Amino acid sequence: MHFFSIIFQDWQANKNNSKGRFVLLLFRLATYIRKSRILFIIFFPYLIFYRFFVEWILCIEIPWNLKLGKFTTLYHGHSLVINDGAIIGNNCIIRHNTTIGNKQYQDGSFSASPKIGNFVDIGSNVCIIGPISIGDNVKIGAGSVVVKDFPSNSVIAGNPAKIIS
Ligand SMILES: CC(=O)SCCNC(=O)CCNC(=O)[C@H](O)C(C)(C)COP(=O)(O)OP(=O)(O)OC[C@H]1O[C@@H](n2cnc3c(N)ncnc32)[C@H](O)[C@@H]1OP(=O)(O)O
Ligand SMILES: N[C@@H](CO)C(=O)O
Repeated sequence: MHFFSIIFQDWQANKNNSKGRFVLLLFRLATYIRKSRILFIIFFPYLIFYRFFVEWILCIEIPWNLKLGKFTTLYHGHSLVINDGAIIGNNCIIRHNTTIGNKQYQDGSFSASPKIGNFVDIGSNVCIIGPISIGDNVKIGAGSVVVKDFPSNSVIAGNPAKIIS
C-alpha cells in the first residue's frame, strides 16, 4: 500500500475529531517505521518521540506493534492502554479510560490478549481482559468489564458484561 494511504487510513473515520486524527496518524507512522529495519535505524528518534509524547504525555498507550485494523475512530483517547498482543479489527471505535489487555495466571504466566472483530463500538471506561474473542458489530456499553467471549451482532454491558440486546 502507498505510504500516504497507510498513514492516513483513519483520517475519514475521525472527521471533526482532530485529536483522533492526529494521534492515529502518529501511531500509523510509528508502525510504518517499526516494520522496516532501515527506517527503524534512521527514524529511531521519532519512535522515542512517539513513546514520550503519545504514551507518556497524552497517556494514550497504543503500541506501534499493535494489530489495529483500518478506519479506526479514536474519541478523546486519554487514559487508554492497549496491550500489544491484542488484535482489533476494522472500523472499530475506541474511547477514553479503556484498557484492553491480558491477565496473569497463578503460575505467573500471562494470558493472551483479546481479539476484537470489525465494527466494534467500545464505550468509555471499558476493560476488556484476557484470551477472549469479541465478534463483529458488537456494541460495548460504557463502564463494562468484558471477560468472556461474545458473539457478533450483540450489545453487551455491565460488570461482568452480559448481552443486553
Ligand atoms: C463525552 C462523551 O460523549 S463520550 C461518549 C460516551 N458514550 C459511550 O461510551 C456510549 C456507550 N453506550 C452505551 O453505554 C449504551 O448505553 C449502550 C450502547 C450499551 C446501550 O444503548 P441502548 O441500546 O440505547 O440501550 P438502553 O439505553 O435502551 O438500555 C438497555 C438496558 O441496558 C442497560 N444499560 C445501558 N447501558 C448500560 C451500561 N453502559 N452499563 C450497564 N447497563 C447498561 C439499561 O439500564 C437498560 O436496562 P433495563 O432494560 O434493565 O432498563
Ligand atoms: N460523544 C461522542 C464523542 O465524544 C462519542 O460517541 O464518543
